[in-house]
Amino acid sequence: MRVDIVTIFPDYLSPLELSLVGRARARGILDVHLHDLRQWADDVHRSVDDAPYGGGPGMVMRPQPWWAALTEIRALGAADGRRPRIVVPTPVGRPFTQAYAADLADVPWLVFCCGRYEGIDARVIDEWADDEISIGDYVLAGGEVATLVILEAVTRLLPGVVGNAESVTDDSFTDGLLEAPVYTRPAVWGDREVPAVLRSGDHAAIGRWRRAEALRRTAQRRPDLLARQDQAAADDGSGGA
Ligand SMILES: Nc1cc(-c2ccc3ccn(Cc4ccc(CN5CCCCC5)cc4)c3c2)n[nH]1
Repeated sequence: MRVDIVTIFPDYLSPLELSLVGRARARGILDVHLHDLRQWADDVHRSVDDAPYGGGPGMVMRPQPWWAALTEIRALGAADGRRPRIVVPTPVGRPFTQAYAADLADVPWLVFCCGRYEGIDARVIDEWADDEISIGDYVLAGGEVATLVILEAVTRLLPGVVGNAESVTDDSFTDGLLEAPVYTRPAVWGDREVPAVLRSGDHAAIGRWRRAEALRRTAQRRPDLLARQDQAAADDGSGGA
């Protein structure tokens, strides 16, 4: 997978050299290219923002640098007929979910546009954005952190990135429920003991316990996910969750 990221703060993306994404890059699974938007700004001051039409707080990112940047980046794939899927993180986007991550993990070339200020001129979004994605109902200061979040969730789904493939298939949210609690040694820590069933070796009982815990936890913390489960079950005629 090739990933291009356009930002006025390239250093904000340095975590992509570390850990899971860093290893995926070192192994050639991911090919990441950072671009400083300012290199495309057409004025001597390299300005990327201007006052919003209609008034309002803050500044808006000008269309010219984005248009030039995206035109040049898109042209990189023209020779072999490849077109990038252009992703714009934004508070007003579609919610990012595990299913969305799985969808993006199948895309060979992603381009992330990291906005700042109060956002990017709408004409750029209208013309270029294939996906406008929100990572949650809160307002960040720009798109860089959202890009890191999206890229981490997508990268861990790429074949060969996570050692134990099973740990990404039975993720939370993959079966629609939150995961059961996890434990490791020692069996007793202070006055807390690992649930005996997990040390019983009875895999059927362990499976039942984990399912029960996942249902209990989901009902407690995310009843909305249960409602979705029940609706899905109703739709395909099987019993409830
Ligand atoms: N999930 C999520 C993604 C982001 C995100 C992503 C990208 C950018 C680019 C800039 N910001 C900061 C920002 C954006 C919007 C406003 C609202 N403002 C109100 C008045 C009229 C104009 C718009 C305020 C500040 C970003 C924020 N935050 N949260």
